[in-house]
Amino acid sequence: MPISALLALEDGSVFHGQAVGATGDTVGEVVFNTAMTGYQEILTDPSYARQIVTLTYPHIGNTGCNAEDEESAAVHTAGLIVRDVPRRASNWRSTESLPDYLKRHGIVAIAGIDTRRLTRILRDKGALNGCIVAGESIDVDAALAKARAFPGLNGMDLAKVVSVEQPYSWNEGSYDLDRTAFNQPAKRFKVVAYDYGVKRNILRLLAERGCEITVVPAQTPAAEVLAMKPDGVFLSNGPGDPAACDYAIAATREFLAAKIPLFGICLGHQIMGAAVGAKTLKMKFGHHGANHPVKDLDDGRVLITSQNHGFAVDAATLPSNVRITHTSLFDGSLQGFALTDRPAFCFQGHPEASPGPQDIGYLFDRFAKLMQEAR
Ligand SMILES: NC(=O)CC[C@H](N)C(=O)O
Repeated sequence: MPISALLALEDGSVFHGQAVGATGDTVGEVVFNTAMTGYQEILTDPSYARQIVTLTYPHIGNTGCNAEDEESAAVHTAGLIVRDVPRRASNWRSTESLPDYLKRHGIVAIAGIDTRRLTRILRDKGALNGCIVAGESIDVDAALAKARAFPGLNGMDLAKVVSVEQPYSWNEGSYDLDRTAFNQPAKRFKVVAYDYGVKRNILRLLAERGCEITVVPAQTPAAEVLAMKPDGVFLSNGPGDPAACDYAIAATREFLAAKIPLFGICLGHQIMGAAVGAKTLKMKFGHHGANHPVKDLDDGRVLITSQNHGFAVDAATLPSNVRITHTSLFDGSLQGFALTDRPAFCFQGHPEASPGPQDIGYLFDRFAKLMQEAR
């Protein structure tokens, strides 16, 4: 007999399904992701802390899980919602089924619900707080109360929660499928990467461009980083509300003043926005997927990108020394900017993909070029 599970949303919506992960309950902001592949990368992306993810693609788990596709050392999503998990996983790299993986990580997950209905609710009303309960006896009213008691992500500083405790070095490049091993590229630049919840593929793509990386905790003071005399500083992706990361905004102002090459992705982009004086805002249901068209305003190209954000920098509040480089073709929102008087730029989406297309991977080359020019 399958174990039953329930999803309750703060608006009173209730969905009955089956447990496909750990038993127990979990709360968080429910968001939908439209990527057709990459559930393991999504589960381990620290930017999803305190978020319950529903995947709109109906069959999740087909290719199982493996040790190489982890984007961090833990599962960070608060829970998972899917339409259907296949009875058998099949892939030459698979070492574990998705339900076994979820159980091993203690992640509560529900399958067998109408994820199209759920996604329409989230599109109409915006991201909603929710609760998944999985187990033998389920109290619907208690689940609704838990969903409504979740405070929401506004004002929540989670970067320092998911960050590392101690600095560490990272030198590993991309995974080579033919050799079934990670590359060990030669080093040209010293880079300090702030870990606000960094995804491993960002570090891998920096390493591929010759970066010898020191990853530092989110609250490391700028002076400590500048004393390491890096060629460039990287600001990572991460969970929560960028406006709450006052320490990161303050450090970024110091890096801008020092005119050191600076590159930010997602939360790092939002922090750079806040550091130059722009406002950040909460979006209705955000961007979470692997098929989002973005326009590069420098050359007019349209790139298909990976996205995962619920906050955004308000382009109308950017100062005059900012040049907008990228915009979303879904809703016109800001996707990237560069400073006109500093070697600094950033991107809202995910040039590292994992999962998703690699159209915009050239931004890593741009960072390497900035560091080369600064020498
Ligand atoms: N992927 C990220 O870095 C997300 C940034 C931020 N937490 C947001 O939701 O907008």
